[in-house]
Amino acid sequence: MSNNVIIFDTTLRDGEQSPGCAMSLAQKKRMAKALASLGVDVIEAGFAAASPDDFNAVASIARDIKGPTICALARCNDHDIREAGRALQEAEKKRIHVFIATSPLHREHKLKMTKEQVVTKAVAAVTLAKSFTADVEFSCEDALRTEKDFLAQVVEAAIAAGATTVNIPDTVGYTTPTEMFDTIHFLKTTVPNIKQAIISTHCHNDLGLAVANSLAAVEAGARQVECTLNGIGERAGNCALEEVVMAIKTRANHYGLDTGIRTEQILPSSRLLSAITGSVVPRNKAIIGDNAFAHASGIHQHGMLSHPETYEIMRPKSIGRIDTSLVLGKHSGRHALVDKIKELGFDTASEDIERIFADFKALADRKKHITDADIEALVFGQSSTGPWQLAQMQVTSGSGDTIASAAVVLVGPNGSEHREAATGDGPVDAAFKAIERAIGMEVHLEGLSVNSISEGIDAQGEAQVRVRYAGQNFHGRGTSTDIVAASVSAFMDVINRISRQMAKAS
Ligand SMILES: CC(=O)SCCNC(=O)CCNC(=O)[C@H](O)C(C)(C)COP(=O)(O)OP(=O)(O)OC[C@H]1O[C@@H](n2cnc3c(N)ncnc32)[C@H](O)[C@@H]1OP(=O)(O)O
Ligand SMILES: CC(C)C(=O)C(=O)O
Repeated sequence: MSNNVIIFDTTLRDGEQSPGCAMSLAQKKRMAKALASLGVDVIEAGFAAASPDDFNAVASIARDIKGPTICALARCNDHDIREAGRALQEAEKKRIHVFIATSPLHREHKLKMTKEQVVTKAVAAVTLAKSFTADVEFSCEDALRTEKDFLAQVVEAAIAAGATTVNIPDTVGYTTPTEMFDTIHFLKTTVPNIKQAIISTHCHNDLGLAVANSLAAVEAGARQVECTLNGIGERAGNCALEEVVMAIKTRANHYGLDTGIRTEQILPSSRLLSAITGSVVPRNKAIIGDNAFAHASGIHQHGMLSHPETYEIMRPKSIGRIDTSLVLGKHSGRHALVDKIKELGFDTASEDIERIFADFKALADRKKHITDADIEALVFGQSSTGPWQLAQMQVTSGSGDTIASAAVVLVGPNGSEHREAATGDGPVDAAFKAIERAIGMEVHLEGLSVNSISEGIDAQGEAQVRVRYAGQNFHGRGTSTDIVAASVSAFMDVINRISRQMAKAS
């Protein structure tokens, strides 16, 4: 038996069945291109008979995407199969995927067919599909709730009619890994012609078991896994491509198998899909979530600094992520803090570390995100937050005769609240004036610049403010996706630096 697992990607078909994940033709083509460079073996491009748009998407992908086999889904009826054949006409490598439900529930209540009628339909469908392409896949929808002997009968008939892949879907995500293993093992040992076809699996995630069930099928002898990027799909989704592929790769010592996926392209492809569908991947999602390679606790961070394999079973680069991140926060320890201080280019004497560490812990208890600027301030013996905090700000501005104004609420050193408003030459000027009034401090603005430090419509702006106060120059920095907010944050930074210096001097 081959040790290669065929990756059948159905992001564009079952994935698109996720509520809210509909894609335009251009988006599907962009995604298909990304899937081809990711190295999937089969792209299920759509259900050609579903609508003119679906037909065009399949036809266009079939014409333009080279490399993977392009597949179209069809019910077991002549019209669907002919539409699939027509849409796939120009494909370099094409597959028609026909399916019919086999479980008693679906037979009786949905299809209103007897077992014999289901078998007859399946055989006729495979036979017709074979007239368009040699590569025909047959799926027994709801296979895992089908009587085992009937399942074996349908699979045998479909193979005899020419199916080259037989797919055993857990359509409703009902099965367990052991049941899945037993079912595939049963088919392998019961169906006389099973060796003439590749056994495939297609698992849904209703109980969160889609990946586990797919891997169980593979262990029992399935050599094709149907999956989607980010695990999108009908209801709770499908087996996640990134998870099943990385499980096979990372546990090659267990499975002894491989896939043709270029795993370094997993994250870029996943991000493209999120951008196209607008569906955000949860931070803790395996492989592709923002936290998947982030370490926040001191003991883990120390381990990671000693040897990455202590707490990481895969390297971030293997899925296309630049690096691991050690997130500094309330759970961090001295090792991670010292590492960050060194990374920022400081050579801090060991006697200073205890003081910096104590200040760091106090700050981390108050602040969720510790930034490089915070660490810098701690090294310099300052707390970057306070004594003044901007609690609220509202600015108004417009074109023509509109007068820009700003209202601010600041919280002062003793927790006292200071409210002020001002008008100015634009919203930034108005906000600076309102802040000065609220604090009772007047500074001379020497310069303000705002630069983009990331790309795109939601780029982060970094503002730098230079002011003169009591004969000295001070400098502040702030970032935000909003340029007024970035400027105000830089101004608050400079005001706080001045206030801290004055407090030290008094
Ligand atoms: C488990 C899966 O993910 S299966 C794939 C799901 N994908 C889709 O459904 C694609 C989008 N679907 C559609 O656009 C539409 O459902 C269409 C165009 C395919 C069909 O629309 P309609 O003809 O109006 O039928 P509708 O969807 O309401 O009902 C399904 C019909 O197909 C029949 N049917 C369902 N599965 C199969 C099958 N595998 N083989 C043959 N007939 C089937 C049903 O019995 C029902 O028949 P009936 O109209 O004689 O009662
Ligand atoms: C068409 C089949 C493979 C399917 O999507 C399912 O059973 O979930």
